[in-house]
Amino acid sequence: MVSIGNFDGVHRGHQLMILTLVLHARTQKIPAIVFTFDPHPIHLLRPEHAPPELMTIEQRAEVLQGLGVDCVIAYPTDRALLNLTAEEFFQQVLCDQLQAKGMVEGPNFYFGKNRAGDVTLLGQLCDQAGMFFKVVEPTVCGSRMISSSEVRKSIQEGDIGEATRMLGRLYQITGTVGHGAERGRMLGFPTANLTEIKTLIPADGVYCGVGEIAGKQYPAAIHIGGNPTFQQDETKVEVHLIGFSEDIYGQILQVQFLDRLRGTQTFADTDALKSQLLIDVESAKKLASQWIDLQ
Ligand SMILES: Cc1cc2nc3c(=O)[nH]c(=O)nc-3n(C[C@H](O)[C@H](O)[C@H](O)COP(=O)(O)O)c2cc1C
Ligand SMILES: Nc1ncnc2c1ncn2[C@@H]1O[C@H](COP(=O)(O)OP(=O)(O)O)[C@@H](O)[C@H]1O
Repeated sequence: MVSIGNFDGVHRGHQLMILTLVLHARTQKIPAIVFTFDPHPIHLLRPEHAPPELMTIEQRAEVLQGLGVDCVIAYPTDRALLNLTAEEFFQQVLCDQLQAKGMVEGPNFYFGKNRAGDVTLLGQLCDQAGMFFKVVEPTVCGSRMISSSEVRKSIQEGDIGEATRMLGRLYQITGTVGHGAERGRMLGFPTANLTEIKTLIPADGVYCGVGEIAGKQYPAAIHIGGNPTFQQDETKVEVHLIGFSEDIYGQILQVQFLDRLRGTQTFADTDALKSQLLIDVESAKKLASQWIDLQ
């Protein structure tokens, strides 16, 4: 049983589709297979329009497997694949290579050259080939239809609550701890500066969340943006881990976002910034400790 798609974020709409895929695969005693593209075809067709992703391919595969998927195929997208007509794609990839017995898709699935194939055509092709076919209805969140682009929009607006509701889990980013101005420690709040972040960075501002390093979780106060108080414009992602005091330069740090507390401000002096940081850290500690205790 096969589902094809990008599955960026593996949001609640994707999750319903995957659970349907797994259910039908188990019923028919065949493997549940996700066929995804790496990179997303947009990187070849219109790279200037490629949005930052919500997840790396590795993270996507891990979450999909957690939902019961037996095999995730990350197809190294190339021109030859993108040039196949919808009928050729169906025959060559689904029938010949994957030997699919059935398909589960969402209503907005398009395939083949110029996205010419839709679910109506896919249904006909499956019928002709004697294959099972199911379209899963989209999932809504309030009045919004859940999609990867809606999740991206919420994160870019700093609306972490809405993103969490659509994802069905906390949004997270991962990076390597790099060097900064070594000012954080002078303020009494050392901040690990995340570099090499491969996924979408939320809107500028101050957040509370959970930092995970070497498999251990800590409440975290996170600042995304410049340091206008010190006349520095360059955007940084800075993570203060609460109740932690180790040198972690060069290590991998993962951050999950719980809520946005405020926007970045320009403070009159260092003392004013420090007073606000105390308040931020207290709020972050309260919220994130509760979250960690619930896990
Ligand atoms: C929770 C938190 C909130 C912050 N808010 C602001 C802010 O509103 N304005 C600002 O100029 N800097 C803010 N900062 C950034 C500090 O100025 C920054 O951490 C400090 O300059 C240390 O930089 P460094 O890591 O390069 O040493 C904040 C940092 C944290 C941890
Ligand atoms: N509680 C903590 N949260 C984050 N980093 C910490 C913490 N305690 C110690 N560190 C270490 O201190 C560094 C951050 O200190 P900071 O003075 O802000 O330096 P930099 O400007 O180089 O980031 C981190 O990279 C990490 O190695």
